[in-house]
Amino acid sequence: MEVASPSDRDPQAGLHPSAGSSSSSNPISRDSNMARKLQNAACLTMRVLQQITDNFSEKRKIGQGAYGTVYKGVHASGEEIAVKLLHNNLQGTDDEQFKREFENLMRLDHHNIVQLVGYCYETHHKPMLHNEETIYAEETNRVLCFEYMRNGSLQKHIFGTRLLHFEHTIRSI
Ligand SMILES: Nc1ncnc2c1ncn2[C@@H]1O[C@H](COP(=O)(O)OP(=O)(O)OP(=O)(O)O)[C@@H](O)[C@H]1O
Repeated sequence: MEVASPSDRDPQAGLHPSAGSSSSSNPISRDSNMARKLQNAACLTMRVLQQITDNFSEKRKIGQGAYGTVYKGVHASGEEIAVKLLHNNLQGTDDEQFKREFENLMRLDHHNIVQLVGYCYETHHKPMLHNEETIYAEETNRVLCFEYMRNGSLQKHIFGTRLLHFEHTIRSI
């Protein structure tokens, strides 16, 4: 599967979402906007993601979605990001899901929509015994990294402890 080429930025130094620019209805400028965002999205290694999430520890877990588990990552610089580790189910389906979510996030450009700041797509081969022979099982890690939202999800505010009036909810969106 092809994803963005790695940025040569030092991932340890932290991430910054690309400067906001409004989407245009012009398909050429939309394409160049997406190309710029693809270049700005940092390619992070699993090693770095493990370091900044305390090895995806339970205490860093901030949420659970249909496609993955979200952890709080803290860079050496103190910058915080949300790290969504996608579930591993079926190779083809997982790749499709990753690609669709990645591309949709790259296309979206709105101040109320959380920005994708980085990603990881890494495949390893793990040696294991099968019928007394060593085989190398393939394991792929797919991760999407977002700006960290300190106040949690909108869902939490709507259905959580605070019950908002309908009008207020619509205004929040
Ligand atoms: N950028 C973020 N900053 C802070 N918390 C987040 C962030 N993204 C997700 N979370 C937390 O993780 C939870 C799960 O998010 P996730 O995106 O995986 O699931 P979802 O919103 O249910 O969408 P889906 O499962 O359809 O992808 C959210 O409800 C929220 O509490």
